[in-house]
Amino acid sequence: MSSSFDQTAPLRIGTRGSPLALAQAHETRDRLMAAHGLPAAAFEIVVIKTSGDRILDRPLKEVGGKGLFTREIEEALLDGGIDIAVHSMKDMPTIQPEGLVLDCLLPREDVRDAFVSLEYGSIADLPQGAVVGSSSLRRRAQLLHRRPDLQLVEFRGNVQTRLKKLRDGVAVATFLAMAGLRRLDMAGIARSGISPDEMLPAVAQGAIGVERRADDDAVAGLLAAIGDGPTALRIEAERAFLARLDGSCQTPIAGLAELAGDRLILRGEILRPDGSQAISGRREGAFGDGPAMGRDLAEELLAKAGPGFLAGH
Ligand SMILES: NCc1[nH]cc(CCC(=O)O)c1CC(=O)O
Repeated sequence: MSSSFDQTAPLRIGTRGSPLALAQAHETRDRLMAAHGLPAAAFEIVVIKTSGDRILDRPLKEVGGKGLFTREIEEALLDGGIDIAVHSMKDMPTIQPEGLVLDCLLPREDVRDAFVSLEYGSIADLPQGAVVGSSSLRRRAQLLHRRPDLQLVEFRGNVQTRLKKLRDGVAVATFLAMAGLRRLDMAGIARSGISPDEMLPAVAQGAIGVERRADDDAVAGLLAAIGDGPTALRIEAERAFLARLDGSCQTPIAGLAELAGDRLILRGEILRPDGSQAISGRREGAFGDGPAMGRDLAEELLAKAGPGFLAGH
């Protein structure tokens, strides 16, 4: 057994410093405290600035891949500067660096996207040609697929910044993950939750993952008590789907796995960024079939799409 956690020093929880990241780190700490009867003093929350946090002026898709928000945190984990790292699974690459494991999933929050607007109640209420703010390739493509008349503008920043942009009239509506709003105790700003039938969420939306060193058996034992089995099955299927699509920031991809009785149901969708085409599919299987279902569904969509679709040609 190899561990830097010896129960005499606090367990160091690495996280980004955004309000949502901090809420997720606190949720992880609270669950560990409850599961093991530990006091808050047994934990230390260590805020780590990532390259993604430094880049605020450009759309993320111009800057580069998903690792932007995780690289520095994973380096700290490998270096032993922290003992666990808490992440939004939606932002995580499908492959972890050698020596790290990301298999502890907390019980999933609401998976839906939230429709946020000061004037309108839902997408259907938006007038012809309305301006909507979103920097998410997936949300932009899904919206344009359904409503080609709408205009999209880039929208980044935290919830307060986005609300100010709505008040300033930069756009009349925007989208946020319902999970993030709930974790920030701000679900009240959502005018409606958008059904996954209408807007299939991002792979792993609403899921928090806790990463650790592969050889840290003491930490693995601690985390085993807070991992949620059903969430892990769902995320495994969704991320297998994403991995097979080689999901890059350039490709709008949506995927959602749900459990119904003893069945695992996976839905997936890929779109052209301008919304001119959407290809979707569904797989159903036993709980253990998630990874195979994810790969199969991705292959089906790729075959339907034909060469060039994912490259945007
Ligand atoms: N890409 C940013 C990001 N990563 C995770 C969340 C929200 C929480 C979640 O989806 O789990 C968000 C913001 C958003 O999409 O509104």
